[in-house]
Amino acid sequence: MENLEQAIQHKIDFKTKPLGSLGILESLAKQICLVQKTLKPKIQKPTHLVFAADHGITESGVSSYPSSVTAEMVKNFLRGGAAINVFCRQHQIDLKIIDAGVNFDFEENEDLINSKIRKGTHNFLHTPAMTQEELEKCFELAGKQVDIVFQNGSNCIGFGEMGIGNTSSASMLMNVLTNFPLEECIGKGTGLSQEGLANKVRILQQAKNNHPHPKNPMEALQTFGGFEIAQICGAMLRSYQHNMLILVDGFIATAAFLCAKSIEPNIQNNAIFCHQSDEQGHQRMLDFLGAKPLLHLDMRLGEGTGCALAFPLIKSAIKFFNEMSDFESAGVSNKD
Ligand SMILES: Cc1cc2ncn([C@H]3O[C@H](COP(=O)(O)O)[C@@H](O)[C@H]3O)c2cc1C
Ligand SMILES: O=C(O)c1cccnc1
Repeated sequence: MENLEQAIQHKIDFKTKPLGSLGILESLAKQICLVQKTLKPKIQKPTHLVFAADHGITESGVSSYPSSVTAEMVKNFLRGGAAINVFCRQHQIDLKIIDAGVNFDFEENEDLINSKIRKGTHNFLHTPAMTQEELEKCFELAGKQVDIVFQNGSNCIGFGEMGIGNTSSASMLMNVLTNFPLEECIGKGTGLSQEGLANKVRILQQAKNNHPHPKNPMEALQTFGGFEIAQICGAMLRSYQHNMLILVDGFIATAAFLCAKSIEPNIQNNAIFCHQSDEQGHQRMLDFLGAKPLLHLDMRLGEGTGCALAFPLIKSAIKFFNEMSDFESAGVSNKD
């Protein structure tokens, strides 16, 4: 491995450019080469999975939008009209929508994968969001979807989510897994007013009082949900088993990643952090992971939009590594 790492660094350093001048593209190229154990990195069949589910905690008024928006947005995804559809089309990323637990009976649709656990989690203010069996089912179903993507020849997978109320779950998970004070883990989500945010903090504090000590990250995931976050966590773990590149975006997907990392610490070798969300807490979460995201666009949308937007940069990192000349072959003088 040390020899490969040296060979990669050598190849980067002898390209026709001042040493280190491609900045983060250089470390990205190196990371991809190390994951793929090669001096000829490539991306094959990039795929993006959006997991959707509803959340019982929305009963307690923690989001500025009604939970019916989750199902409405799934229909929008299927018609191709959401932000993630547009950006995936733009960058030729294969997009798949997965119903992990939406509170709606969708008609059969070949573009909608049915991984429904139940029509939304329980309200974790009172009751754990899901049972242990349901959590296990989340991992099993999501793992199967990743197996299919891998068997279709993909080596690069991005993750997005849709689920009104899911910033609340993500905040609770962040609090348990990082130990940052709960209030610092809670943000405005889809755009709460100051008053709405104060209510969200109050509700989540009560939830914490009701479930003070999850024994481990899996119990935290079971307690605070949701089905899409648990499925993303399971899907990330399976992607790592297949040695795929894992694109991580946004507050909610990064919370799922925190859970995955607590089970498999080495998963971070394969993770590319795509965008830092404007949601309060995301920066701290990324700092906690020691992660440096590629983009800072002040977005706070989710759906994995940051993965699709960062994708051209990932391709550029591979392109310069594979295609740029070195000093010798180009007849350019290197510094003494
Ligand atoms: C129209 C619409 C499209 C979205 N796409 C993603 N989200 C994002 O917002 C939700 C989380 O925020 P909160 O916890 O405040 O409900 C998630 O569904 C997330 O994916 C959306 C939200 C809305 C309203
Ligand atoms: O960062 C995110 O993923 C996010 C933030 C706010 C609302 N929905 C998603």
